[in-house]
Amino acid sequence: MGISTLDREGIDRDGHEAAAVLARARQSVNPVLRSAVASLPGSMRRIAGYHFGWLDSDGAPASGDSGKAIRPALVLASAQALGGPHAAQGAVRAAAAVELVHNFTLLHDDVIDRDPTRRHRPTAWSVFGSADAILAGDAMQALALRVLAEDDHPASARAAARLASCVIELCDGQHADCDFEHRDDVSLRECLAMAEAKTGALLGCACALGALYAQAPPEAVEAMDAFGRQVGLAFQLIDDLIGIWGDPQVTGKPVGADLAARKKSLPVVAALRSGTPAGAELARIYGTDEPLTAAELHGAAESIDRAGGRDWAQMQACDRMAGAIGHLSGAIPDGAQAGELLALAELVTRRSH
Ligand SMILES: CC(C)=CCC/C(C)=C/CC/C(C)=C/COP(=O)(O)OP(=O)(O)O
Repeated sequence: MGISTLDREGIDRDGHEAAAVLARARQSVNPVLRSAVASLPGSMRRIAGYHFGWLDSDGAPASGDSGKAIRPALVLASAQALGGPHAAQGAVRAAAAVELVHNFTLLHDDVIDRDPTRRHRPTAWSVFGSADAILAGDAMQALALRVLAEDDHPASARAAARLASCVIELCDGQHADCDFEHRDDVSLRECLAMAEAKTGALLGCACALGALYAQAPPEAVEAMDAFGRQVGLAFQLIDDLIGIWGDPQVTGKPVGADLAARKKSLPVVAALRSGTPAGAELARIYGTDEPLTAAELHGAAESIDRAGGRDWAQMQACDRMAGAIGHLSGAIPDGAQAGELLALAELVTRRSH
């Protein structure tokens, strides 16, 4: 199924279970997120509240899009699969910590990329300024570690160490992403490694934290990390496709922003490396210095498609998902326990936003 055939929620008719899993995760972590953000000084509380959609730009209560909650859902579903409902209930603070880290990276990423829109509204930096958006992101990262430090679960210290290592990997991935903008020799291998570090690491960490909170053996924790990383790579591949061909009404972001910034996303690098005339045309468009016109952006997207970058990314996402399921069956031999995780993984490849 192509990503364009989904409904507004990004859920196809088989995706109801994933929608319910996400909704439950949101409901579980929201009180922890809200109380963590409420503890911030006013200046940062306002920006974090705006970023989460709880406040409008004047600080009045709002009910905006807070995000899909995929990562906290992965924490809770992993804990549930390996340790049952009690383990999932005990992992709520870990799930909130992962969501705080995710949102810290979004705040910083928007500043770095100068993106004007996220979740259907102006980005925090464009409303409050870059310095305050960076500081609010820093505060959110600290909140994540405090939420874990204040948790009296026996796994919380190991979870905090793992999350801290993950943040370092995210920074390395983001560095590579920025660096690639200035290079024209980026290989597909490098690009996949960048995507695994920038995106896969946090989904892997989410699953590993769920396993830690379920007191699972070390091999199962690592298998869950590997599962989440592969799901994360598929997630990034689909994200790159949505960034080029998605519907801005659904994504809440302007379409073509990555192309306008000449980002070396996965379908772009696949096209540039294809050795086809369309790939050469894309290289010509990317090689110009001037801002790209709407016609050039359209031409770049067509070149990626003709050079095979779109099909390659879709096939890679399917391959990564198959790899993910292999890791999952290593960690959770009883398939009946893995239903929620499989539903979430499936949603990742079928989503439209
Ligand atoms: C250190 C640093 C700045 C790292 C940057 C890492 C980064 C922003 C990677 C991109 C990951 C990604 C596709 C986010 C969208 O998630 P989503 O679609 O789940 O977002 P949602 O919460 O809005 O649903």
